[in-house]
Amino acid sequence: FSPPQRSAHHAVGLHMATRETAPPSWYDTGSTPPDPTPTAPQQNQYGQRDDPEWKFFDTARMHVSGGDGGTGCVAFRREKGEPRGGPSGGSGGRGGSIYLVCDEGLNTLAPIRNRVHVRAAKGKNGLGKSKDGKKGKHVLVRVPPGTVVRDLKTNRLAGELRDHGQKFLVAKGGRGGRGNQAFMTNRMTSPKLAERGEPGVKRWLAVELRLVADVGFLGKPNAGKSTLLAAASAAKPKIANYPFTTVVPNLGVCDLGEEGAGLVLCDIPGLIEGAAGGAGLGPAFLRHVQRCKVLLHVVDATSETPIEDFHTINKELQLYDTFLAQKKQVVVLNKNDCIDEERQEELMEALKQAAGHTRILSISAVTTKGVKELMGRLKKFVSAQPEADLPPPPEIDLSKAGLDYDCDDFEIISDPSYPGQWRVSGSYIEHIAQMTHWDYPQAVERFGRQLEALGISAELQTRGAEDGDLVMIDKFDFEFSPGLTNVYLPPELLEAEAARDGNDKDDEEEERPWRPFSKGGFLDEDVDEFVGFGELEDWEMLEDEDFDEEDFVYSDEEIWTA
Ligand SMILES: Nc1nc2c(ncn2[C@@H]2O[C@H](COP(=O)(O)OP(=O)(O)OP(=O)(O)O)[C@@H](O)[C@H]2O)c(=O)[nH]1
Ligand SMILES: [Mg+2]
Repeated sequence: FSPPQRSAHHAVGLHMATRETAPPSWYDTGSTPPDPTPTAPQQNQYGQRDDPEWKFFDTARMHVSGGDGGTGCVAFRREKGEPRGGPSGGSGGRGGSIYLVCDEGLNTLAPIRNRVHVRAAKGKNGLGKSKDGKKGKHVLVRVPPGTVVRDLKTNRLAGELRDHGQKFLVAKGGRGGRGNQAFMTNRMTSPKLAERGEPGVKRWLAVELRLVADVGFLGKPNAGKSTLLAAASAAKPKIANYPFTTVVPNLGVCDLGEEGAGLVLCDIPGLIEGAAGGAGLGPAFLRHVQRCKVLLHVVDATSETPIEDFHTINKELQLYDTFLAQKKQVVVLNKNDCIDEERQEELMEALKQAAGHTRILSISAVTTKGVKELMGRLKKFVSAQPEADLPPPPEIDLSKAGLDYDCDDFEIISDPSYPGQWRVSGSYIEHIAQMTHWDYPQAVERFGRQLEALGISAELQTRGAEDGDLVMIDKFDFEFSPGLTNVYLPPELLEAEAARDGNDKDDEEEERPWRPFSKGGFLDEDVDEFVGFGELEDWEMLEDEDFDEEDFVYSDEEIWTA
């Protein structure tokens, strides 16, 4: 894990997530659990030296849907004297997948927050003459280094993107359904079935960016820390004229011009005398500034005793944690709009004496006077600091992580008040049902065999299901036919099939009349049947070559001419 790069200039308010409970289970899934503190850091008396679970996160939610696969085609070669030659239905193209790609030019998740839904294109349907459908294009979503991805529903860790260019599959496109050509065997020489395309994976993702603040704010309550954060970034912390306004740390990314841009600022509750002993709100939050390279000490110029305040805070810091006390400080005299020149000069001089260095600026957070200059100088100062000597955060064991929890488990539910009705659920069997092309009797039979092979038929029988019971899988309903002795096929299907077969006998040489696919027609390139079927599917981009001005009217024109 390395801190995010600072080259993009996004203004963004961030919020913080804390984990106070035990580490998530993925930490202990490895055979050798990663040691969170490999360099055995010294701890202060509160054991708060560095708690890797207390971190700042920029978070976003995102819905990704991989493209569905195209549907396979049922077609037969037609040559002179051979009305129904071998099967020639091509397979559907696979749907496009969605990948996150690590881009070191980014440092926030703001672009994702602005675009919640990401969808990849479907694969096109297979065509006659053994033509496979076109594949859907993959979609890349850029995220900054340090981005951690979880499945929102299960909160399961999926992965982390660290290095520029890394690509991580988050929603796989569905595979294309096979055309009837693929079902040809020695025994079944003219298969009349095809598969529907596999649905693309659709899921909500929780995306987190682990942020390390560069600059931590310190100061007495009411000194104007939150006001300063608001002045320098797009964060909107609560600001009020009373102490302890801030009760949780606020994080912001500086968005002031070129100089300070990208600087990550952390505003914590104010400290008071006795803080190291637990007084006030501040001490619990001091750990949040552990990883900051620089502390910004905000002194309230309107206080009766500004210099004493300054000493008090530093004393508490020393008592709380010497490590924090050693951190480089920059001091600002805030609220200079409320004091006269003379007092300002006097205080600045006194602060220089007290601090023993000259990194002191006089500003007004309310009028933003001096804020831009402060941020510019802070950024230079921060980049001149060495990397903080802190234990690295725990490694995430990615070998145990994954978004896919494929298994062929199923569950059978029945309600005694509805005898003879069974619901079978399970991702795999639902998947199979979605890919079954119910228009074809042979496909229905195949589904029956799959139920058998998965042990679902047997289980239903054990549970007392009888011939003719209603079985529901996903959105599909069937009659139960145990042992496949009596596969239930709806009469309409058989009729349609018979009609197709009957037709074939008559139309030897002449053109078969066009029948839409849904009415039992076959896709056949010769008679342009695929037009309106395989082309211009929903969500497809319209390609230039498909654009014929004659066929289109602009919606705004229509309004005026109608
Ligand atoms: N006149 C003047 N008022 C300021 C300035 N900066 C902050 N204030 C006021 O001081 C009060 C406290 O500001 P906050 O930003 O909430 O102070 P804080 O340090 O975050 O306080 P806690 O969260 O309680 O620790 C508010 O009423 C601000 O409007 C300034 O530069 N000039
Ligand atoms: Mg505050």
